Amino acid sequence: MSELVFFSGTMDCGKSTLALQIIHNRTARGLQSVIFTRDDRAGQGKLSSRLGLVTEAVEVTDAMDLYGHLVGVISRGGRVDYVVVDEAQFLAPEQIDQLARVVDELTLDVYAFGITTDFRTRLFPGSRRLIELADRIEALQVEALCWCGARATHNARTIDGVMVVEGAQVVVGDVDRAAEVGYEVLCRRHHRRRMTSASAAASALSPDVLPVNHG
Ligand SMILES: Nc1ncnc2c1ncn2[C@@H]1O[C@H](COP(=O)(O)OP(=O)(O)O)[C@@H](O)[C@H]1O
Ligand SMILES: Cc1cn([C@H]2C[C@H](O)[C@@H](COP(=O)(O)O)O2)c(=O)[nH]c1=O
Repeated sequence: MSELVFFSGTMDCGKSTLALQIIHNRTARGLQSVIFTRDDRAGQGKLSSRLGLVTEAVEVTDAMDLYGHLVGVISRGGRVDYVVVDEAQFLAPEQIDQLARVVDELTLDVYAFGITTDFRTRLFPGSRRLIELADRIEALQVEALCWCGARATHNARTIDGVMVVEGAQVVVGDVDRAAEVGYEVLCRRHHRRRMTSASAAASALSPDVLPVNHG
């Protein structure tokens, strides 16, 4: 039975790496995929991992009908054994419905990879629809860690190194505190307290109690 599987997690937890491994293992057995992505950091039409691997992909646009695209490929004589979607959080809910139709009517497995929540801890619309429709939701085995050592469950956005909780939902970027707009993965406790590794280090340096001058 074909499945719609949502591999979800925070940023930087290995989703794209796993997508590339799934593609590699199936390619080695002669299976062919259509790979969709949207707004990968490496550029249009790319699926890239921080481990340095990258593969070509079909860039999803607002107007694209993913079911129609696959029917087009197959009707032109193309072979499709399964479908991979990276950065699935950026897809419209209607496009997730199209992926469910691909599973049910074209009987293809669809493996979707994406982050569930944005920097404000709110679900992305595409991820919400995946949670609603997926046959299975899988957490990545290698968890990303907060600076405190706890499992990272949330994504923080920083602007000029300072954590923010307001702004546009979509800003393509990396886990890079040096960038103007960067991201950092945190546990819920430290996301709630807006405590990034930089602000934790700064508060560790400033004494809680000011020295008393007896002089
Ligand atoms: N230099 C490195 N050596 C080993 N592993 C690395 C290195 N750089 C990144 N990684 C691994 O790659 C993961 C990020 O993979 P990636 O597929 O890009 O994440 P995601 O798609 O979830 O954002 C990190 O969690 C880490 O496990
Ligand atoms: C939290 C958050 C992230 N993004 C962007 C930043 C990256 O371009 C992608 C996530 O990619 P990854 O491969 O999972 O690291 O999403 C965003 O636009 N808005 C956010 O709130």
